[in-house]
Amino acid sequence: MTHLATAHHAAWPAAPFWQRSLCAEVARVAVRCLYTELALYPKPGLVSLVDNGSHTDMNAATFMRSMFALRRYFGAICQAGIDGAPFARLKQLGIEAEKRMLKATGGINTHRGAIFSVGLLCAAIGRARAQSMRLTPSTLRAVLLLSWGAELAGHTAECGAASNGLRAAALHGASGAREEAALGFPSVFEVALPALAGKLAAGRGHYRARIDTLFALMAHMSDTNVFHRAGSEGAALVRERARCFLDLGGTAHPAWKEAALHCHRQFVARRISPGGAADLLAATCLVHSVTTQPIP
Ligand SMILES: CC(C)(COP(=O)(O)OP(=O)(O)OC[C@H]1O[C@@H](n2cnc3c(N)ncnc32)[C@H](O[C@H]2O[C@H](COP(=O)(O)OP(=O)(O)OP(=O)(O)O)[C@@H](O)[C@H]2O)[C@@H]1O)[C@@H](O)C(=O)NCCC(=O)NCCS
Ligand SMILES: Nc1ncnc2[nH]cnc12
Repeated sequence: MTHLATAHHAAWPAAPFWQRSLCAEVARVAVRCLYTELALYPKPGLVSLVDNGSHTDMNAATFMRSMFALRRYFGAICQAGIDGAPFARLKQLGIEAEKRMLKATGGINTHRGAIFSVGLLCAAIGRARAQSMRLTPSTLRAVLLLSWGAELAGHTAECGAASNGLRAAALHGASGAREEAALGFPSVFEVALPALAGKLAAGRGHYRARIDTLFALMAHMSDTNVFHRAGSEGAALVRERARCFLDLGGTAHPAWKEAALHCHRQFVARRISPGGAADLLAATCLVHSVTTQPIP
Protein backbone atom coordinates (compact mmCIF):
# COMPACT_ATOMS: atom_id res chain seq x y z
CA MET A 1 0.00 0.00 0.00
CA THR A 2 1.36 3.43 -0.94
CA HIS A 3 2.49 5.80 1.78
CA LEU A 4 -0.41 8.08 0.87
CA ALA A 5 -2.90 5.24 1.17
CA THR A 6 -1.44 4.20 4.52
CA ALA A 7 -1.62 7.76 5.75
CA HIS A 8 -5.17 8.10 4.49
CA HIS A 9 -6.25 4.85 6.10
CA ALA A 10 -4.74 6.05 9.36
CA ALA A 11 -6.51 9.40 9.07
CA TRP A 12 -9.99 7.95 8.55
CA PRO A 13 -10.07 4.73 10.59
CA ALA A 14 -13.83 5.01 11.14
CA ALA A 15 -14.77 4.97 7.44
CA PRO A 16 -15.46 1.61 5.78
CA PHE A 17 -12.49 0.12 3.97
CA TRP A 18 -13.88 0.80 0.47
CA GLN A 19 -14.21 4.50 1.30
CA ARG A 20 -10.68 4.76 2.65
CA SER A 21 -9.32 2.96 -0.41
CA LEU A 22 -11.29 5.16 -2.79
CA CYS A 23 -10.20 8.38 -1.09
CA ALA A 24 -6.56 7.30 -1.00
CA GLU A 25 -6.62 6.41 -4.70
CA VAL A 26 -8.42 9.60 -5.70
CA ALA A 27 -5.88 11.66 -3.73
CA ARG A 28 -3.02 9.79 -5.42
CA VAL A 29 -4.46 10.34 -8.90
CA ALA A 30 -5.25 14.01 -8.20
CA VAL A 31 -1.68 14.76 -7.09
CA ARG A 32 -0.32 12.74 -10.03
CA CYS A 33 -2.40 14.88 -12.41
CA LEU A 34 -1.07 18.08 -10.85
CA TYR A 35 2.46 16.74 -11.34
CA THR A 36 1.67 15.67 -14.90
CA GLU A 37 0.60 19.24 -15.62
CA LEU A 38 3.71 20.72 -14.01
CA ALA A 39 6.05 18.37 -15.88
CA LEU A 40 4.46 19.01 -19.29
CA TYR A 41 6.62 21.19 -21.61
CA PRO A 42 6.46 23.41 -23.62
CA LYS A 43 3.47 25.00 -21.81
CA PRO A 44 3.17 28.65 -22.95
CA GLY A 45 3.84 31.07 -20.09
CA LEU A 46 3.59 28.41 -17.40
CA VAL A 47 5.99 26.95 -14.87
CA SER A 48 7.51 23.57 -15.72
CA LEU A 49 10.57 21.53 -14.77
CA VAL A 50 12.44 23.38 -17.56
CA ASP A 51 11.81 27.01 -16.64
CA ASN A 52 9.54 29.34 -14.64
CA GLY A 53 7.56 30.70 -17.58
CA SER A 54 6.13 34.15 -16.86
CA HIS A 55 6.67 33.85 -13.14
CA THR A 56 9.33 35.45 -10.96
CA ASP A 57 7.77 34.31 -7.67
CA MET A 58 7.51 30.58 -8.18
CA ASN A 59 9.23 27.60 -9.78
CA ALA A 60 8.81 23.83 -10.02
CA ALA A 61 9.97 23.36 -6.43
CA THR A 62 7.24 25.74 -5.25
CA PHE A 63 4.64 23.62 -7.03
CA MET A 64 6.10 20.40 -5.64
CA ARG A 65 5.89 21.74 -2.10
CA SER A 66 2.30 22.80 -2.79
CA MET A 67 1.34 19.37 -4.10
CA PHE A 68 2.85 17.68 -1.06
CA ALA A 69 0.85 20.00 1.20
CA LEU A 70 -2.36 19.10 -0.66
CA ARG A 71 -1.84 15.32 -0.72
CA ARG A 72 -4.42 14.64 2.00
CA TYR A 73 -6.87 17.40 1.04
CA PHE A 74 -8.04 15.63 -2.11
CA GLY A 75 -8.77 12.50 -0.11
CA ALA A 76 -10.61 14.47 2.56
CA ILE A 77 -12.83 16.27 0.06
CA CYS A 78 -13.54 12.96 -1.69
CA GLN A 79 -14.65 11.60 1.71
CA ALA A 80 -16.83 14.69 2.15
CA GLY A 81 -18.46 13.81 -1.17
CA ILE A 82 -19.06 10.25 0.01
CA ASP A 83 -20.65 11.64 3.19
CA GLY A 84 -22.99 13.89 1.19
CA ALA A 85 -21.44 17.00 2.75
CA PRO A 86 -22.95 20.40 1.95
CA PHE A 87 -21.07 23.02 -0.08
CA ALA A 88 -20.15 24.87 3.11
CA ARG A 89 -18.11 21.85 4.23
CA LEU A 90 -16.34 21.60 0.87
CA LYS A 91 -15.56 25.31 1.04
CA GLN A 92 -14.17 24.91 4.56
CA LEU A 93 -11.90 22.07 3.42
CA GLY A 94 -10.75 24.19 0.48
CA ILE A 95 -9.95 27.21 2.62
CA GLU A 96 -8.00 25.01 5.04
CA ALA A 97 -6.13 23.55 2.07
CA GLU A 98 -5.34 27.04 0.77
CA LYS A 99 -3.78 27.86 4.14
CA ARG A 100 -1.63 24.70 4.00
CA MET A 101 -0.64 25.56 0.42
CA LEU A 102 0.42 29.09 1.40
CA LYS A 103 2.37 27.78 4.41
CA ALA A 104 4.21 25.28 2.22
CA THR A 105 4.98 27.83 -0.51
CA GLY A 106 5.92 30.78 1.69
CA GLY A 107 2.75 32.67 0.73
CA ILE A 108 2.79 31.99 -3.03
CA ASN A 109 -0.50 31.13 -4.75
CA THR A 110 0.33 28.02 -6.77
CA HIS A 111 -2.88 25.99 -6.66
CA ARG A 112 -5.79 28.07 -5.37
CA GLY A 113 -7.71 27.38 -8.53
CA ALA A 114 -6.79 23.70 -8.54
CA ILE A 115 -7.85 23.37 -4.89
CA PHE A 116 -11.26 24.57 -6.06
CA SER A 117 -11.67 22.82 -9.41
CA VAL A 118 -9.84 19.53 -8.78
CA GLY A 119 -11.24 19.47 -5.24
CA LEU A 120 -14.83 19.74 -6.46
CA LEU A 121 -14.28 16.91 -8.94
CA CYS A 122 -12.80 14.72 -6.18
CA ALA A 123 -15.95 15.40 -4.14
CA ALA A 124 -18.11 14.47 -7.14
CA ILE A 125 -16.20 11.18 -7.52
CA GLY A 126 -16.86 10.34 -3.88
CA ARG A 127 -20.53 11.27 -4.16
CA ALA A 128 -21.04 9.23 -7.32
CA ARG A 129 -19.43 6.13 -5.81
CA ALA A 130 -21.46 6.51 -2.60
CA GLN A 131 -24.55 6.31 -4.82
CA SER A 132 -23.15 3.22 -6.60
CA MET A 133 -22.97 5.14 -9.89
CA ARG A 134 -20.52 4.20 -12.64
CA LEU A 135 -17.77 6.78 -12.98
CA THR A 136 -18.48 8.30 -16.40
CA PRO A 137 -17.99 11.93 -17.48
CA SER A 138 -21.74 12.49 -17.64
CA THR A 139 -22.46 11.00 -14.20
CA LEU A 140 -19.64 13.00 -12.59
CA ARG A 141 -20.91 16.24 -14.14
CA ALA A 142 -24.50 15.43 -13.17
CA VAL A 143 -23.56 14.55 -9.59
CA LEU A 144 -21.55 17.78 -9.26
CA LEU A 145 -24.46 19.95 -10.39
CA LEU A 146 -27.20 18.00 -8.60
CA SER A 147 -25.24 17.98 -5.32
CA TRP A 148 -23.82 21.51 -5.24
CA GLY A 149 -25.02 23.38 -8.36
CA ALA A 150 -27.21 25.86 -6.50
CA GLU A 151 -24.44 26.83 -4.08
CA LEU A 152 -21.91 27.03 -6.90
CA ALA A 153 -24.21 29.43 -8.72
CA GLY A 154 -24.38 31.54 -5.60
CA HIS A 155 -20.59 31.37 -5.25
CA THR A 156 -20.14 33.24 -8.54
CA ALA A 157 -21.26 36.47 -6.96
CA GLU A 158 -19.63 36.20 -3.55
CA CYS A 159 -19.87 39.75 -2.28
CA GLY A 160 -17.09 41.21 -0.20
CA ALA A 161 -14.43 38.90 -1.58
CA ALA A 162 -11.51 40.53 -3.37
CA SER A 163 -9.64 38.41 -5.86
CA ASN A 164 -7.91 38.67 -9.21
CA GLY A 165 -10.73 36.68 -10.73
CA LEU A 166 -13.45 38.94 -9.42
CA ARG A 167 -11.47 42.00 -10.53
CA ALA A 168 -11.08 40.49 -14.01
CA ALA A 169 -14.83 39.94 -14.07
CA ALA A 170 -15.52 43.53 -13.06
CA LEU A 171 -12.92 45.09 -15.39
CA HIS A 172 -13.20 42.87 -18.45
CA GLY A 173 -16.44 40.93 -18.03
CA ALA A 174 -14.33 37.78 -17.83
CA SER A 175 -15.82 34.59 -16.45
CA GLY A 176 -13.53 32.47 -14.30
CA ALA A 177 -13.30 29.49 -11.99
CA ARG A 178 -16.54 30.29 -10.25
CA GLU A 179 -18.62 30.38 -13.44
CA GLU A 180 -16.80 27.35 -14.82
CA ALA A 181 -17.80 25.31 -11.77
CA ALA A 182 -21.35 26.67 -11.66
CA LEU A 183 -21.84 25.45 -15.25
CA GLY A 184 -20.39 22.02 -14.45
CA PHE A 185 -16.93 22.62 -15.96
CA PRO A 186 -17.93 22.85 -19.65
CA SER A 187 -14.30 23.52 -20.61
CA VAL A 188 -13.41 20.11 -19.13
CA PHE A 189 -16.38 17.98 -20.17
CA GLU A 190 -17.24 19.59 -23.53
CA VAL A 191 -13.81 20.67 -24.80
CA ALA A 192 -10.76 19.21 -23.06
CA LEU A 193 -11.97 15.67 -22.35
CA PRO A 194 -13.13 15.05 -25.96
CA ALA A 195 -9.84 16.53 -27.17
CA LEU A 196 -7.74 14.31 -24.90
CA ALA A 197 -9.73 11.14 -25.67
CA GLY A 198 -9.72 11.91 -29.40
CA LYS A 199 -5.96 12.49 -29.59
CA LEU A 200 -5.28 9.32 -27.59
CA ALA A 201 -7.61 7.35 -29.87
CA ALA A 202 -5.74 8.81 -32.86
CA GLY A 203 -2.54 7.31 -31.47
CA ARG A 204 -0.99 10.69 -30.53
CA GLY A 205 0.34 9.33 -27.21
CA HIS A 206 -0.18 10.87 -23.77
CA TYR A 207 2.51 13.56 -24.06
CA ARG A 208 1.31 15.09 -27.32
CA ALA A 209 -2.36 14.52 -26.45
CA ARG A 210 -1.86 16.60 -23.28
CA ILE A 211 -0.16 19.39 -25.23
CA ASP A 212 -3.06 19.47 -27.73
CA THR A 213 -5.54 19.44 -24.85
CA LEU A 214 -3.83 22.39 -23.15
CA PHE A 215 -3.99 24.37 -26.39
CA ALA A 216 -7.66 23.41 -26.80
CA LEU A 217 -8.32 24.83 -23.33
CA MET A 218 -6.39 28.02 -24.11
CA ALA A 219 -8.33 28.42 -27.35
CA HIS A 220 -11.69 28.07 -25.62
CA MET A 221 -11.79 29.19 -22.03
CA SER A 222 -11.91 32.53 -20.24
CA ASP A 223 -8.80 32.41 -18.03
CA THR A 224 -8.89 35.14 -15.38
CA ASN A 225 -5.16 34.77 -14.83
CA VAL A 226 -4.61 35.99 -18.38
CA PHE A 227 -7.07 38.87 -18.02
CA HIS A 228 -5.50 39.83 -14.68
CA ARG A 229 -1.98 39.93 -16.10
CA ALA A 230 -2.51 41.06 -19.67
CA GLY A 231 -6.07 42.36 -20.02
CA SER A 232 -8.47 41.69 -22.89
CA GLU A 233 -5.70 42.10 -25.45
CA GLY A 234 -3.66 39.39 -23.76
CA ALA A 235 -6.70 37.11 -23.60
CA ALA A 236 -7.31 37.64 -27.33
CA LEU A 237 -3.65 36.83 -28.08
CA VAL A 238 -3.84 33.58 -26.10
CA ARG A 239 -6.97 32.50 -27.98
CA GLU A 240 -5.54 33.50 -31.37
CA ARG A 241 -2.20 31.74 -30.86
CA ALA A 242 -3.85 28.61 -29.48
CA ARG A 243 -6.33 28.41 -32.37
CA CYS A 244 -3.50 28.94 -34.87
CA PHE A 245 -1.50 26.08 -33.29
CA LEU A 246 -4.51 23.75 -33.50
CA ASP A 247 -5.49 24.87 -37.02
CA LEU A 248 -1.99 23.85 -38.21
CA GLY A 249 -2.61 20.36 -36.84
CA GLY A 250 -1.41 20.75 -33.29
CA THR A 251 1.23 18.19 -32.37
CA ALA A 252 0.59 16.37 -35.66
CA HIS A 253 2.56 19.16 -37.37
CA PRO A 254 6.26 18.24 -37.77
CA ALA A 255 7.36 21.62 -36.40
CA TRP A 256 4.85 21.67 -33.54
CA LYS A 257 7.45 21.92 -30.78
CA GLU A 258 9.15 24.94 -32.36
CA ALA A 259 5.72 26.60 -32.69
CA ALA A 260 4.87 25.87 -29.06
CA LEU A 261 8.25 27.19 -27.89
CA HIS A 262 7.73 30.38 -29.91
CA CYS A 263 4.35 30.80 -28.25
CA HIS A 264 6.00 30.21 -24.85
CA ARG A 265 8.55 32.96 -25.51
CA GLN A 266 5.81 35.31 -26.76
CA PHE A 267 3.75 34.80 -23.59
CA VAL A 268 6.75 35.15 -21.28
CA ALA A 269 7.67 38.44 -22.97
CA ARG A 270 4.18 39.70 -22.10
CA ARG A 271 3.99 38.09 -18.60
CA ILE A 272 1.03 36.02 -19.80
CA SER A 273 0.34 32.89 -17.74
CA PRO A 274 -2.79 30.78 -18.48
CA GLY A 275 -2.89 29.27 -14.99
CA GLY A 276 -6.57 28.45 -15.30
CA ALA A 277 -5.92 26.35 -18.37
CA ALA A 278 -3.17 24.54 -16.46
CA ASP A 279 -5.59 23.72 -13.64
CA LEU A 280 -8.28 22.47 -16.00
CA LEU A 281 -5.73 20.32 -17.80
CA ALA A 282 -5.01 18.62 -14.47
CA ALA A 283 -8.76 18.34 -13.83
CA THR A 284 -9.26 16.80 -17.29
CA CYS A 285 -6.52 14.24 -16.66
CA LEU A 286 -8.18 13.34 -13.34
CA VAL A 287 -11.60 12.81 -14.94
CA HIS A 288 -10.06 10.84 -17.82
CA SER A 289 -8.13 8.63 -15.42
CA VAL A 290 -11.03 7.74 -13.10
CA THR A 291 -13.47 7.18 -15.96
CA THR A 292 -11.18 4.96 -18.06
CA GLN A 293 -9.24 3.02 -15.43
CA PRO A 294 -11.11 1.16 -12.70
CA ILE A 295 -10.50 2.37 -9.17
CA PRO A 296 -10.08 -0.51 -6.70
C1 LIG B 1 -13.31 29.98 -6.47
C2 LIG B 1 -11.91 30.43 -6.13
C3 LIG B 1 -10.91 29.78 -7.04
C4 LIG B 1 -11.87 31.93 -6.24
O1 LIG B 1 -11.95 32.27 -7.59
P1 LIG B 1 -11.68 33.76 -8.05
O2 LIG B 1 -11.73 33.78 -9.51
O3 LIG B 1 -12.54 34.70 -7.29
O4 LIG B 1 -10.26 34.06 -7.47
P2 LIG B 1 -8.76 33.92 -7.94
O5 LIG B 1 -7.90 34.09 -6.73
O6 LIG B 1 -8.46 34.77 -9.12
O7 LIG B 1 -8.64 32.37 -8.33
C5 LIG B 1 -9.02 31.92 -9.58
C6 LIG B 1 -7.98 30.88 -9.94
O8 LIG B 1 -8.65 29.84 -10.62
C7 LIG B 1 -7.87 29.50 -11.80
N1 LIG B 1 -8.67 29.92 -12.96
C8 LIG B 1 -8.63 31.06 -13.67
N2 LIG B 1 -9.56 31.10 -14.63
C9 LIG B 1 -10.20 29.90 -14.53
C10 LIG B 1 -11.28 29.30 -15.24
N3 LIG B 1 -11.90 29.94 -16.26
N4 LIG B 1 -11.67 28.05 -14.88
C11 LIG B 1 -11.04 27.39 -13.85
N5 LIG B 1 -10.02 27.91 -13.11
C12 LIG B 1 -9.62 29.15 -13.46
C13 LIG B 1 -6.54 30.21 -11.65
O9 LIG B 1 -5.75 29.40 -10.75
C14 LIG B 1 -4.41 29.02 -11.14
O10 LIG B 1 -3.58 30.17 -11.33
C15 LIG B 1 -3.01 30.58 -10.06
C16 LIG B 1 -1.52 30.76 -10.24
O11 LIG B 1 -1.28 31.71 -11.26
P3 LIG B 1 -0.87 33.20 -10.88
O12 LIG B 1 -0.87 34.03 -12.13
O13 LIG B 1 0.39 33.17 -10.08
O14 LIG B 1 -2.05 33.66 -9.96
P4 LIG B 1 -1.99 34.86 -8.91
O15 LIG B 1 -0.99 34.55 -7.84
O16 LIG B 1 -3.41 35.05 -8.46
O17 LIG B 1 -1.55 36.13 -9.75
P5 LIG B 1 -0.17 36.96 -9.62
O18 LIG B 1 -0.31 37.79 -8.38
O19 LIG B 1 0.97 35.98 -9.55
O20 LIG B 1 -0.12 37.78 -10.90
C17 LIG B 1 -3.32 29.46 -9.09
O21 LIG B 1 -4.36 29.82 -8.24
C18 LIG B 1 -3.72 28.33 -10.00
O22 LIG B 1 -4.57 27.40 -9.35
C19 LIG B 1 -6.94 31.45 -10.91
O23 LIG B 1 -5.90 32.06 -10.22
C20 LIG B 1 -11.48 30.01 -4.71
O24 LIG B 1 -10.53 30.89 -4.20
C21 LIG B 1 -12.57 29.89 -3.68
O25 LIG B 1 -13.55 30.61 -3.61
N6 LIG B 1 -12.32 28.93 -2.85
C22 LIG B 1 -13.25 28.58 -1.75
C23 LIG B 1 -12.72 27.37 -1.04
C24 LIG B 1 -12.53 26.22 -1.96
O26 LIG B 1 -11.59 26.15 -2.74
N7 LIG B 1 -13.42 25.23 -1.88
C25 LIG B 1 -13.19 23.95 -2.50
C26 LIG B 1 -14.42 23.30 -2.99
S1 LIG B 1 -15.79 24.36 -3.04
N1 LIG C 1 2.36 25.18 -14.24
C1 LIG C 1 1.78 26.33 -13.82
N2 LIG C 1 2.39 27.52 -14.02
C2 LIG C 1 1.79 28.67 -13.63
N3 LIG C 1 0.59 28.72 -13.03
C3 LIG C 1 -0.04 27.55 -12.81
N4 LIG C 1 -1.21 27.28 -12.23
C4 LIG C 1 -1.40 25.96 -12.26
N5 LIG C 1 -0.35 25.34 -12.84
C5 LIG C 1 0.51 26.32 -13.19
